[in-house]
Amino acid sequence: MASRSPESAASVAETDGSVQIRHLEVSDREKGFLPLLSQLSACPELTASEFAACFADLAALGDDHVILVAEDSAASAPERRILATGCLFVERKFLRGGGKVGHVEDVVVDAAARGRGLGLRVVRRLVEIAKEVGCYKVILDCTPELRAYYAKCGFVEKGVQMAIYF
Ligand SMILES: CC(=O)SCCNC(=O)CCNC(=O)[C@H](O)C(C)(C)COP(=O)(O)OP(=O)(O)OC[C@H]1O[C@@H](n2cnc3c(N)ncnc32)[C@H](O)[C@@H]1OP(=O)(O)O
Repeated sequence: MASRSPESAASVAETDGSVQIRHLEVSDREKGFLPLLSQLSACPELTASEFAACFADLAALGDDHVILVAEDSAASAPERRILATGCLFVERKFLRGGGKVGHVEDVVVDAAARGRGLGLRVVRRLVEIAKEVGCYKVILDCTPELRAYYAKCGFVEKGVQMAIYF
């Protein structure tokens, strides 16, 4: 399973108050990571081995695929839960001399922990990482209701989102 070097641009964890923002770990399956994601979209449970296989596939992408989580680090170890998450996918291009574009995806804060600034912290950290790894821009898709939230995170509206779902 791939691991990140301490020098990795995307390796820095930060703790502010009772919540630590850090990289997803394979043990986060036991801390409610999948039920948290299911507050965003369909996310059926995975067995521990299915989760580990998926984790390994994504970890192999290194700094090109970063999943951050916010953990309630003030709780005693067995009680710790994942309160928020967000993902940065780095797309590599021929354009702009081999440029990189960051895509922010799968941002969700547990319903009971919303309104405490966690969403802002996770997205701002993802944006910092995008800059650190050399992206020339970072983009995301969201519903019109989330315009104000992402504006608070520093994003400006640009273009039109289009999709084909399978
Ligand atoms: C690219 C994607 O993944 S899009 C999918 C986004 N995720 C979802 O829609 C899942 C359901 N929603 C959530 O998980 C959360 O409500 C989130 C992620 C949208 C916001 O997380 P929170 O932790 O509650 O937001 P946070 O407390 O950091 O708010 C930051 C600022 O944005 C504002 N804000 C938060 N949510 C909203 C909203 N829905 N509409 C308008 N403003 C908002 C807050 O008022 C706050 O402003 P302030 O600093 O002036 O007080």
